[in-house]
Formats: sequence, C-alpha cells, structure tokens
Amino acid sequence: MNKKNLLGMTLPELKQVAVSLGMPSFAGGQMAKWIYTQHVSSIDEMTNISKANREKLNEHYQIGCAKPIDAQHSKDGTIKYLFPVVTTAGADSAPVATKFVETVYIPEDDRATLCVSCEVGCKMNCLFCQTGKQGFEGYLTATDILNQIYSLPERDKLTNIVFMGQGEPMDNLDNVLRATEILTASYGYAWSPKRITVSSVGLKDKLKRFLEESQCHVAISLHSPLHEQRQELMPAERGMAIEDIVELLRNYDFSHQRRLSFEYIVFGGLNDSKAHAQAIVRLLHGLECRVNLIRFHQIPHVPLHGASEEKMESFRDYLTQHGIYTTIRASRGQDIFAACGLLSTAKKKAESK
Ligand SMILES: C[S@@+](CC[C@H](N)C(=O)[O-])C[C@H]1O[C@@H](n2cnc3c(N)ncnc32)[C@H](O)[C@@H]1O
Ligand code: SF4
Repeated sequence: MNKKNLLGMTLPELKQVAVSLGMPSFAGGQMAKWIYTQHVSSIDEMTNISKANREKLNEHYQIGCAKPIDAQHSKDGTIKYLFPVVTTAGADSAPVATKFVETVYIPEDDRATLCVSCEVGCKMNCLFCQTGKQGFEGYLTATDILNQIYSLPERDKLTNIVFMGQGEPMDNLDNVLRATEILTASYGYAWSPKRITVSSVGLKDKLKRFLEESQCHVAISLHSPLHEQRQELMPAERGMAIEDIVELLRNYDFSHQRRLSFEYIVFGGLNDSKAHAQAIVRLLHGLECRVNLIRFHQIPHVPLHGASEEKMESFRDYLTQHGIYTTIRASRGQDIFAACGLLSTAKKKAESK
C-alpha cells in the first residue's frame, strides 16, 4: 500500500489525519511542529505522540522527505542539487513515476536564495530555455516542492526562495499555492511572503488566482514588450498577451509590501534597441515595479546570443532615467549549468540507473 505523505499537509489536514486514527485533534498541531519546525525524517521521532499512536500513523503515513541524490558545486559557491520527485499526471492525480528535478542554492554576502522547481521539464516551450527543450514530464506535488527546502543541507541558512527553477508555477498552481501557504503559515515555516518570489510567463486565469490567493512577490518574464516578438520567443503570449498581463497587474497593490518585477533577457540585436526600451516604458507606465535585466545563458541549437555588457548597461540606464528602476542580475552557477534557464533533467533518469 502506498503511504500518504504528511509533508505538504496543512494544519487542518493534519488534524483530520489525527482524528481519523482515533487520536485527539491537537495531535495534528504536534505533527505540524515536528514536521515544519523540527524537520524530523521519521514518524518515530515525534516523541510527544504515544508509541501506539505513532504505530497507527506509520501504518498509513510517512513524512515524505527525500535527500538530494547529487550535488554539483560551482566555483562561485552556487550548489546545484538533484532531488528525486514523484510526479503526477494532474494536480490531483495519483503518482506516476519517480523522476528528478534540480534545485539551486545561491549564497551571497548577506543572503542565501534557493531556486526551486515546480515541474519536471516545462510545457511552455520558450525558445531560449533549456527546461523548455526538455518538454513536460510531470507536475511536482506540494510534498516534492517543499522537500527541496526540507531536505536541503543549507536549509537553516536560507533567507529567500524563488520559484525560478524548472517549470511554470501557474501551470501547477494548486501545488505551488499549497507549498507557499505552508511556507508562510504560522503552523508551518512562518516565513514572510516577502521572502518568496514566484516567477511566471503569465497564464490566463491562473495568474489572477495567484495574485488573489497569495501575497508572495511576483516576477513576470517579459523578454519583449512587442506582442509579435514575444509570441515568437514565448508561445504562452498567444494564451495571455503581455498587455493583458500588465492590465491585470494594475488591479493589485505593489506599492507596499508586495513587489512586482519584470525579467528581461537582453538578446543582442533582437530586443536591445532604443525602440524596445521606449516600448517597455510605455507598457509599464504608472505601474509600481522594477525590471531585472538577465544575461542570456547560451543553450545549444538556438540562434540567439546575449547583448554586450555595454548594451545592457545603456538599456538599464535608459529605463532607470525614464522612471523604471532597473538592475542587471548577476549570473550564478553557469559553470555547472545552474544559471537561469539552464536546468534540465532530461538525461538524469537514465544516468541514475
Ligand atoms: C526557468 S524560468 C522558471 C519560471 C517561469 N517558468 C518563468 O519562465 O518565469 C526562470 C527565469 O529564467 C529565464 N530564462 C530561461 N531561459 C534562460 C536562458 N537561457 N538564459 C537566461 N535566462 C533564462 C526565464 O525567462 C525566467 O525569467
Ligand atoms: S522560461 Fe519558464 S515557462 Fe519558459 S520554458 Fe523555461 S521554465 Fe518554462
């Protein structure tokens, strides 16, 4: 019999588990503490729950955590981990297979960021992204999203989490929302939503739901302010155009705690002209946001190249001078293929056998 995972359950669900096994409902609160505060790896470690009750729990449930099976170290301190995950065919479907995802730990002077994955591969097929080239291989459960944090050797050093690994968060929204709820709930990790950023290409209806149901920071992958060109780079533009994404975002408040940013890979000779910068200024006019310029990380068989450093700086300066605070994001972990858009576990299954 497949045991159910406790990691990824909300407090009401843990209480429900307790009651269903004839335990008092407060045992659900005890379980939440053991899991989300103590990070136990087995039910037997929950020592304030009686042995008889732990035995009952063990019959049907497990924690659901799993250590990374590989780690690659970059010369800049970035570490890329390979986690086993049990994918599902749909948000509520039964497990289908064990696959792998990559998770990137990025230490800096005063912070440590974890870039987590929410899918194996991705359906969105952006022209410039290695994960997109992998194709879609399955949704991660909330257990497996949270396990990337739970079982991370540097877990206690983390200051920030970004959903910028493999997959499109809006395409696996139920599980992403469940994970962010547990990360921010007082019974869970009790993190401020200000420490979590969810990055998306923008999917119709899903983005709206995310904006309404979460308080986490939002990053939108922009890459071109022009409909035709964005569509060529990112097929998702056909489902939700950038103008509609921006219109939707205008309904929410980003002037206080919650931050909105736009990510923009600067491709040489493609989207780095003054006309592009002007179009971005027009598109984002009056919206409280910032722009992050990203260096293109070259992937095989794609006829795109990154803009020069000089071009990136003048693009940044133009936007900043026209009222849009713009920064150039440092590339991290490029030597171990851990930088933005380089994650792929297409071959990992075969290699690990
Ligand atoms: C891999 S995506 C994951 C999150 C989400 N699916 C998205 O696209 O926003 C994270 C960021 O990496 C960027 N990215 C993808 N491929 C890249 C590449 N080859 N070089 C630099 N950035 C890339 C994406 O555009 C996005 O802004
Ligand atoms: S950039 Fe994001 S949405 Fe596009 S293919 Fe890569 S992971 Fe998917």
